[in-house]
Amino acid sequence: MDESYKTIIGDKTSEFQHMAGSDGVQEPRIWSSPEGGRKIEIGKQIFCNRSLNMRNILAVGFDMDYTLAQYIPETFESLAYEGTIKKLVYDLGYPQELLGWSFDWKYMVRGLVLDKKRGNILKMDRHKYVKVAYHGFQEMSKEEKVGTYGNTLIRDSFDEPDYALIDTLFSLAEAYLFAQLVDFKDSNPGKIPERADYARMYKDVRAAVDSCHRDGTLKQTVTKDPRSLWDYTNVVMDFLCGSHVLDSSRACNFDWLMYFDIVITGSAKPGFFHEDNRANLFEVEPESGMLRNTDNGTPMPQVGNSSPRIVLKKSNAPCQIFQGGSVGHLHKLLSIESSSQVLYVGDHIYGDILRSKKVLGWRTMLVVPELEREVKLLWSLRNSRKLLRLMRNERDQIEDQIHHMKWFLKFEDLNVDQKQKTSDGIDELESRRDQVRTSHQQDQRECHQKFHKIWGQLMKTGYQNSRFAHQVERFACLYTSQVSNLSLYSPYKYYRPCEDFMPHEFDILPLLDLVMVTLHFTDFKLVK
Ligand SMILES: Nc1nc2c(ncn2[C@@H]2O[C@H](COP(=O)(O)O)[C@@H](O)[C@H]2O)c(=O)[nH]1
Ligand SMILES: [Mg+2]
Repeated sequence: MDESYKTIIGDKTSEFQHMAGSDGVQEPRIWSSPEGGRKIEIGKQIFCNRSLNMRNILAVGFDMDYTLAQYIPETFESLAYEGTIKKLVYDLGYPQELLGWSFDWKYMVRGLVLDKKRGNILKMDRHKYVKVAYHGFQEMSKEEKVGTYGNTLIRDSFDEPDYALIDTLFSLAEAYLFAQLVDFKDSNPGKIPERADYARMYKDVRAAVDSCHRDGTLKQTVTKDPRSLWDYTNVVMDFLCGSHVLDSSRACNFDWLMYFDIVITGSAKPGFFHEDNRANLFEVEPESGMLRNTDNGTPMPQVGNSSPRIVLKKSNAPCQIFQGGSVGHLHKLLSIESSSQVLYVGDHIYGDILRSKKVLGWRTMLVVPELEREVKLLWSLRNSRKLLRLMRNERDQIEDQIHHMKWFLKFEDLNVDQKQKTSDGIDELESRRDQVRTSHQQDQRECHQKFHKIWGQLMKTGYQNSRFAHQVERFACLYTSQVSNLSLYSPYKYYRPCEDFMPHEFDILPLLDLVMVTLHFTDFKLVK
């Protein structure tokens, strides 16, 4: 097998769960180990939006791609990018020069929105106000931005079909390619296939990406010639759980199955979450990948073989492997009575989290790999953030003073000297306000650029939560940077959210005091 395949999936699980012991030997670092149960570094913490008591959870489900298996975007998404370009050129008549293009995998981020018709890429806040906008790779001026998206009377929903949401890491390549095509079309109008407006170009890119996922362009590069979805899952999970070899021709021992009660491949989420969607559920025969019919999960005897091969779940029952089906089958197989007994861990805010939460009421945990860097950076920039807040307050105060003095000048009966003095005072304040405003804007921009040179902080847009953060807050009960962070907490942990704050509460109960109190309480030592 080609060695380069090994770099497609990051081995984050083992990187996280192991740390060198005093004798240099790698010890597992999990909650129950002697090194576990201690202070968890900020990038690995699990954050809670909604109370969740793990004692009430009967089943924990894990999505695989980008949840258990962290593909490395610079390699994996580059494959999607290159495969898509080939399809655009060879199947859809786009010019050959696209073949020379390259992909900057760091340019696009999750949470962006593509305006398909106008060829724009947008970042918006939780109120859906567009705060950062690019046409292709060209930053839009404030006037253009406000002119296009600023009409508060016609509130756009910024959803399909006119907009596309970049809400999974799988979409980074298509967003980048769309921006490249927009720039290309603008400077080479005759070179793009006839009648291909921006929206048509997006449609072509989407269809080509989709086809890369369907026809094996991507999966065949991760593991040579996977024979089925099960085969692919098996190779990836075998790699993650110990073998570290991505090879479908290798004889697997299926050891990884011992960690699971049920495995479902080809579930076709989010359709899977609709209980009424009674898609057929097939049992998968692990060695051959052969599918057998089931009656709602109960194996149907094969012709010429009266004894069913698998048994319904009971304690110590072996893992059952299925393909297809829907949530109704799963609940039945796991004897789930209430959907709040299921915690589902996934990376896709829409396909994994929003649908399972809204449609079913499952408890949810979102994996956001970008979060680790974001919170560490946030911590290192905490003093700059405080300064920014002070500058903003100063700007507010100066503006209030200016309003006050202008009012005074207009409505008070002043003599010439008083008028002159007040006018001079206003001029002085206005010049101070301009200084503070300029440096505030500049410092704020610099602070955001430390997170990402174009799009800033993932979870913020200016002072507001980003649209992505807003969705995380609404639909993910828990969120964290990696699934393996669960091993750093007790399996019976009662996750509790922090207190909500409304603007009127901030000055009464300043956050700074809260930090002091928190530190005070966490500083005590456990005495054995
Ligand atoms: N047909 C398409 N498949 C896609 C696309 N983007 C991702 N994918 C595939 O979905 C699953 C995601 O799996 P999960 O385990 O995270 O639920 C994976 O097989 C991808 O290849 C797409 O645009 N079209
Ligand atoms: Mg996924």
